[in-house]
Amino acid sequence: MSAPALLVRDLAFSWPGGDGFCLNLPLLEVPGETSLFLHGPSGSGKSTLLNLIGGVLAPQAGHVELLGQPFSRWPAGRRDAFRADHVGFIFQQFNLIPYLAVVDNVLLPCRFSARRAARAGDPAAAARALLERLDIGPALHGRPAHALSVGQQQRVAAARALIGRPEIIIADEPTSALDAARQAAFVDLLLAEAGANGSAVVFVSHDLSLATHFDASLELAA
Ligand SMILES: Nc1ncnc2c1ncn2[C@@H]1O[C@H](COP(=O)(O)OP(=O)(O)OP(=O)(O)O)[C@@H](O)[C@H]1O
Repeated sequence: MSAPALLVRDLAFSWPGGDGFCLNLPLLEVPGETSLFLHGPSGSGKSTLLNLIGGVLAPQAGHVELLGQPFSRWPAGRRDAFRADHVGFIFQQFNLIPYLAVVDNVLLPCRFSARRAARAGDPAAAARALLERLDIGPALHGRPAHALSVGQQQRVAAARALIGRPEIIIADEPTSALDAARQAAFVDLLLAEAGANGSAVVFVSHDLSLATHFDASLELAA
């Protein structure tokens, strides 16, 4: 059996000089090609956990394995390289480069990772095909990202996370600016594309109505 996409064991993290908050997670396993919905009240540690999973933060105890690798035990530079190759991020504010064309925003991960570029085949063609499947037509591909609507920018951010078929997609509340019908439609599109790529998905949202779209869910307590 192949290693899970994500395995968290006996994790403990508190912010240095923080307000006493401590995140404790004895076990979390996300098998490859499955989706996890992560929710919990404001301040329960969702963003902190995503930063630990993505290797932006390192735990004080326990560990995070990605694809069977002892990711959280590696030095930051090695984590950065592994993340670029194997993890696609969708941020809450999307973090698109505003004056860069839509298609060039989608291509960014292929510039930071030779593996992602190789897996994309012809990266420019892959970016355009992905955008079209996410309902961003060719007329928008050359526009600067800032000239798109919030919903369109969100789908561009999803295309950027998906290009080069990373094994893990991490999404931090990317739907909060949308109405309920659009949120659900976005989640379905994202999960369909991730499923076709064989990617696991970890998705954070306050909106519990989205939980039914995912294979499993986890609530972080306040
Ligand atoms: N950079 C930081 N420095 C110190 N403490 C922090 C930092 N970021 C978050 N915290 C603290 O960690 C705890 C968890 O915050 P976190 O942002 O992970 O929660 P969250 O569940 O994502 O919240 P929200 O739903 O409001 O985004 C809070 O008590 C917060 O004050």
